[in-house]
Amino acid sequence: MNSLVALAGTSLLNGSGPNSVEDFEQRIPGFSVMQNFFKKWLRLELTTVLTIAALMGAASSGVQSLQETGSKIYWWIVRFLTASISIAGNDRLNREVLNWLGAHVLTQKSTRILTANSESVRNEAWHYRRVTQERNDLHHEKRMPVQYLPTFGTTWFIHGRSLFMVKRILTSNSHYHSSWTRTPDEYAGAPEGDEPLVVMRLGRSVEPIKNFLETCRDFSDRQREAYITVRISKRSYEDSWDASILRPLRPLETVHFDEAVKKALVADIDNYLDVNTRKYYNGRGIPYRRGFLMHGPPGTGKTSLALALAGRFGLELYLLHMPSVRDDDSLEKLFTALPPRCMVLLEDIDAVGIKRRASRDDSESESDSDDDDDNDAYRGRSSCTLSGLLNVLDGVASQEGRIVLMTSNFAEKLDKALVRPGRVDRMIYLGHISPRSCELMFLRMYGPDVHGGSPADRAVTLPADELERIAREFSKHIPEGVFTPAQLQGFLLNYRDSPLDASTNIAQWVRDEVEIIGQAKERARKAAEQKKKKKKERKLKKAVELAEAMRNHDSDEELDALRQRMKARRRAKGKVDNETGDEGKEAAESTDAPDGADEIVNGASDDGDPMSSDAAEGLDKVGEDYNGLDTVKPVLESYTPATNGVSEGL
Ligand SMILES: Nc1ncnc2c1ncn2[C@@H]1O[C@H](COP(=O)(O)OP(=O)(O)OP(=O)(O)O)[C@@H](O)[C@H]1O
Repeated sequence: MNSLVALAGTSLLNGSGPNSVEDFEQRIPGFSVMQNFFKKWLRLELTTVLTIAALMGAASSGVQSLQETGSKIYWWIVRFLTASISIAGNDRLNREVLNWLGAHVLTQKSTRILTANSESVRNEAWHYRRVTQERNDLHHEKRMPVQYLPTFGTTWFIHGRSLFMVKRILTSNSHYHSSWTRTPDEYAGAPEGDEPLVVMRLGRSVEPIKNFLETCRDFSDRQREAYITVRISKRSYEDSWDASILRPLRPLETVHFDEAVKKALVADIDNYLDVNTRKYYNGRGIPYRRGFLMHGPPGTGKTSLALALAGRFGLELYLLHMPSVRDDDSLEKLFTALPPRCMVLLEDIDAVGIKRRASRDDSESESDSDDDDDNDAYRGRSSCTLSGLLNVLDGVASQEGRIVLMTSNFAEKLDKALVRPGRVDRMIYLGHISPRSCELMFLRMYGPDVHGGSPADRAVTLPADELERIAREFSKHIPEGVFTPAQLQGFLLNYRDSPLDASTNIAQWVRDEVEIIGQAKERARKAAEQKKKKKKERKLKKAVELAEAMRNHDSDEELDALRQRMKARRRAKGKVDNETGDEGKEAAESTDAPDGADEIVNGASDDGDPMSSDAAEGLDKVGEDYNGLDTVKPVLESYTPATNGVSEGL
C-alpha cells in the first residue's frame, strides 16, 4: 500500500494526474483488479484515494519539517537571548530553589498547575519548607498542612527586574513519560523530588542568576536557623541516613545541669572546632576526633543536651539508637556515610556487645552468671559487638573531624576500652536536679520564651522580680538529688498557666512523690532479694547434680571429661574477665556447670579421688533432701574440703 501511495505521490509531482491508470498497471501488477473492486463495491476511484493519501502524507511531513525548523529557531533565540544555569536533581540547591519558588512565586501568582505535598517519609525536599507551615498540636491537628511546589514545565517570574524561568525537567527516573500525543507531563504525574532544574533569565549575563541562587540559599538558611537537622537511619535494610527531621533549636540554657561543667564542655567543643586545632592534630599525627559520653539516670537531659549542642555549633546531628542497629556491617556503613563535619549521637551505648550473653540468659533458665542482675537492665538489646563499635570510633576507615556523643544510663558497666581517651575524651554526668536548676527551670517555664511571648499565652504574666521570688520559694521545696529534671518538668507542665499554683502545690507533690519513690525502692529491694535467693538455689541445685554425677561416675574417662569441662570453663571465665572480645564469652557460654561444682572437681583431683568418703556420705544426704533446697546449703557447708568449695562458689 505504501508503494501505491508513493507512486500516487510521484505521479502527482510529475503532473501526470490521477488518471494514469496504465502507469499504475505497468508498475503494480493487479492494480486494475483492485481498481475494479474499489469501483464496484465502494464506488470509489482508487487513483483518487491514493492521490488524497499522498497529499496528506506530504502535508504531514511538511508540518514536521516546519516544526523542526521552528524548534531550531526557538532554541537559537533562547540561546541568543537568555542565560541559564542547570542544577542537578540531588543537589541541595535544587531544593532550595523550589523552596523559594514555593514561598514567593506560587503563593503570589495565580499558578494553576502545581504539585501538592503533605507527609512523605522518603523525600526530604519538603522538610525545608515544613517550617513555614507548622502543625498546630495545641489544637490537636491530625494532619500536616499541604504544601505546593512547581510541577514539570516552566515557572515564570520576575526577580530583581529580570524575567526568570525555572524549568523542572522530566527525567528517566520520573515515573511518567508522555509525548505531545499523550497526556502532558504536568498532568501525567507528580515530580518525585529529584528532577534537575534549569534556571533561565532573559538577558545575556549569568550574574543575576547567581544572585538569585544566593537569595534562595539565604532564604533556606533563615528558615533553618531556628531548627537543627537530625538525620536518622530508618530503613534498616539499606544502612543509609535516609530521613531528616527538623527539630526546633534548643538553646543550651534550657538544659539544666552543673554550670561549670556546661561551660567547660562548650569551651572544649569550641576549641576542637577551631581551624588551628585541626592543624595542630594533623601536624602531630593525632587523629582529629573528639568523643563525649553523657551518662546518668533516665530523664536527666542526655538527649536534650546533644540536640542543644548540635544547635549551638550549627552542626547536623546524626542519630543512631544503638539497640536498633542491625549489626557491625550496618554500623560501619552508616559511619562511612557520615560527612566530615557533623555530630553523631549514639544512644544507649551500653547495649553494645552483650548480645550473646543476653541470648544465653534467655535460652538458659538456669543461668549462673554473677552479672545476671546487672544485665537484666539491658538484656538482649543490640546486635553490634564492642569490637565493631571500637572499629567505627577510631578504626582506619573512620572519618575525621566529627564529634561523637554517646549516651548511657549505665556508664559504670561500659568497657574500659570504650571509654579510654581518644574514644571518650570527656565524661559528663547528668544527674538528679539541684534546687538551683529547679529555680532556672521554673523561670524558663514561666518567663518569656525565645520568640518573645509568654510560655503559654494564657499564663498570668507576673513582673520579673515577682517571678524570681516565686521561683526561689519553689526551689526550696525540692530536695537535692531526688528528682530527675524530666519529673520536675512533668509537674510544671501540669500548671503551665499558673506559676502561683505550681508553687502552692509543689510541697504536697514532693511528699507524694517521695513516698511513691520509697515504695518503689522497697518493692525493688524485695524483688532483688527474691531473685538473689532463687539464683543461689539454682546454683546450689546444679552443684548438687554435678556432685552426684561425680559420685556415680562409671569410668575414669567420664570423670576426666567432666574435669576437662570444668577446666575449659575456668579458662573461659578468666578470658571474659581479662578481655573485651567476644571469644571468651562464647567459650564461657558453651559450658553450663556451676561454680561450686567446679570446685568439687578441682578439690577431688587434689587427692586423686573424685570424692572423699565424707563428701560422698554428705551427698547421700543431699540426695535425700534434694527437693528441699533450703536444707541443701547447710548440708554442703558441713562437708569436707572437697565440698566446701560449693558453698564458697555460691
Ligand atoms: N537537665 C535537663 N534540663 C532541662 N530539661 C530536661 C533535663 N533533663 C531532662 N529534661 C527534660 O526531660 C525530658 C527528657 O529528657 P531527655 O530525653 O533529654 O533525657 P535523657 O537523659 O536522654 O533520657 P533517657 O536516658 O531516658 O534517654 C525532655 O523533655 C527534657 O526537656
